[in-house]
Amino acid sequence: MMKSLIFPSRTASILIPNLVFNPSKSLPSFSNFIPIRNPNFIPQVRSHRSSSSSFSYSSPTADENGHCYQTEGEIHVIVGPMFAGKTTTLLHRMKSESSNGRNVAIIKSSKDTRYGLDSIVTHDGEKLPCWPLEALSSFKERIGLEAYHKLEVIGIDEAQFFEDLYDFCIKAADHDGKTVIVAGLDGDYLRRSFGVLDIIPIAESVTKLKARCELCGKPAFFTLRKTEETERELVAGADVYMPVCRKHYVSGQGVKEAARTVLETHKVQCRSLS
Ligand SMILES: Nc1ncnc2c1ncn2[C@@H]1O[C@H](COP(=O)(O)OP(=O)(O)O)[C@@H](O)[C@H]1O
Ligand SMILES: Cc1cn([C@H]2C[C@H](O)[C@@H](COP(=O)(O)O)O2)c(=O)[nH]c1=O
Repeated sequence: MMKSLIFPSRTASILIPNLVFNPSKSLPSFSNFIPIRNPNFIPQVRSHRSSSSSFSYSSPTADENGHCYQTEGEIHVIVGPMFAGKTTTLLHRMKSESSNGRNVAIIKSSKDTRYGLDSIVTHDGEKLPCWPLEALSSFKERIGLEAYHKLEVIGIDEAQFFEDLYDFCIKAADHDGKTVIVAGLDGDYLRRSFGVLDIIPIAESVTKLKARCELCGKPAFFTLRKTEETERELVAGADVYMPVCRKHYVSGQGVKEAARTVLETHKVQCRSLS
């Protein structure tokens, strides 16, 4: 049974201090959603492994304020190009963790405004409520200390946009005993590291997903930007990006570069004529 999904409230239905629930219309697929009602709730000690994943967790420990937290955290990383199913995988893992009775919350970058701010949404339209944040460092304060201590699993989507990803993950897993599941792009449109790779040395598992090349249907590991914009961060979907295989990445970039050279030459010629 899904126990507790901690997420920001739209209608401010606060059931316990610092633990905000909104069991509202935004969770249509959660027929067995049960909010926490006991203000003294303490996460149970579990010794089993969840059936759908290899995540394990250990006994919680109480700090000097009586807060309970796990001693051993974990970090799991899901990477791949756009349209590879990163958000879908994260969403399914979070649902599964929640169904296994763990307290979960999802964070996404507030830079990604594509489908509204308060949900993570897959390219297929599946969604779950989330905390949209500019920086991960604000999470504890936003969710409240008590709720943070009760949290067992933290999902992070669009992780490439968080500059403090490494600091947050290492603290959450090493010190606070959280299981952190991180989904994001490993590479940008130029196939340069996009920040998520920084946390691989501190992760227990890394899953690289693939999409389908839009040009030939083969496995796609890269994201081609179809437009001429050159800034690294450019929030957009299929209008601007497509997943491609190596061959079509190289030819696609080649076409773009050739077009740019032609345009530049044309501009210079026009300027020298005027
Ligand atoms: N070229 C493609 N290859 C694979 N999936 C695609 C493609 N184009 C659209 N999709 C859809 O995108 C879904 C994955 O969406 P999502 O989980 O949001 O991916 P990501 O978070 O990696 O961008 C797939 O289930 C599929 O229906
Ligand atoms: C390649 C690339 C992507 N982005 C942006 C585009 C989207 O808003 C997100 C990725 O979303 P998804 O969930 O993986 O589909 O990142 C970018 O800003 N810069 C890039 O180079």
